[in-house]
Amino acid sequence: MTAPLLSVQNLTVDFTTRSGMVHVLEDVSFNIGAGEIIGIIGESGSGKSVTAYTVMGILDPAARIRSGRIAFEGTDVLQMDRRARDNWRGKEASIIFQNPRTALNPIRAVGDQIADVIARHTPARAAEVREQAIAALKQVRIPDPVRRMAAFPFELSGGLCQRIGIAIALACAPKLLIADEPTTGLDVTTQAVIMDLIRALASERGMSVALITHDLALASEYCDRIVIMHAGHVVETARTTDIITRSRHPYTARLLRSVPSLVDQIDELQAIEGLLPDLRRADLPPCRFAERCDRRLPACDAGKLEAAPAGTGHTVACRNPL
Ligand SMILES: Nc1ncnc2c1ncn2[C@@H]1O[C@H](COP(=O)(O)OP(=O)(O)OP(=O)(O)O)[C@@H](O)[C@H]1O
Repeated sequence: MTAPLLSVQNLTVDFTTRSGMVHVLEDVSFNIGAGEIIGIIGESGSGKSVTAYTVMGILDPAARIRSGRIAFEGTDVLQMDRRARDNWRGKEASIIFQNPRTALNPIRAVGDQIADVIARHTPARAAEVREQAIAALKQVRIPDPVRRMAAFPFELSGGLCQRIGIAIALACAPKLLIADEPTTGLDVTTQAVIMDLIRALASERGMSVALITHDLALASEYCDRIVIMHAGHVVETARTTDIITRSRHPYTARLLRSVPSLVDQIDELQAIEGLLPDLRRADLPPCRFAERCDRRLPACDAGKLEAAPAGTGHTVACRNPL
């Protein structure tokens, strides 16, 4: 088996807040292979964005990385000095954000925003930088790219702004793209256009993608593998077909039952009951899903919970799996 492009191992992250310590991520582990598209799925508050920001090195200053390793092509990015990490970000790994309009600088022409990234990471001269920025706009299929170079974000639709976000992220041909809810807030047709574009660019460049979303239906359409997160834990990881057809974790099964396009009959559709536990609690149980789970056993509360193999490329962190 070839080494993964990105390997996140036992990542534990807390936040210090005025109301106490928030235990956001605990022992989060997953891999992304070269050219692979993975989905990181979970309800709001499950720690998807904090995971992404930790990988990118853009965490809020209130965060503390307690332990873990993030290896990119074998090098632990958490051990890089600030300059090396700044060079790595944007060149080797990039991120696009949920709200393209707020992610862009509102008072700078979009062409200049793309050019800034190219100038930061390559030795190209000004004229070459402009040519590369136009090429980046063409690559994300922006009509009339030379004219669009001078446009400001407010002059563009949400879909076009997200394409600009993708052009900025991909300007230096990174090996990894993290797409954090890239289609939230866009209409359904534009969502499909953006996701098709990300998939096509990933395939053209052999680029890996981590798609962060709460939308399991979207992930099942675009991802090779899926990582399910609940309250800062990775609870199940498997190939997409295995998640959809033979999920083992009760939380994954609940997520599947809450997606209209993934249930056979409409009367099987169910909302996910209960709330995520308060992550400020000092007595968080080993399984953070236990208090919402109808398969809970006394063993669920005993000792640290580890992910166990559940088939080829399939792991589950549950003492009473399906
Ligand atoms: N700066 C911060 N200070 C304190 N807690 C934080 C901070 N940022 C995030 N958190 C907490 O971390 C937890 C995970 O948040 P995160 O944004 O990663 O969730 P998410 O799964 O990405 O949700 P969403 O889909 O809503 O973006 C939440 O409980 C959140 O309140």
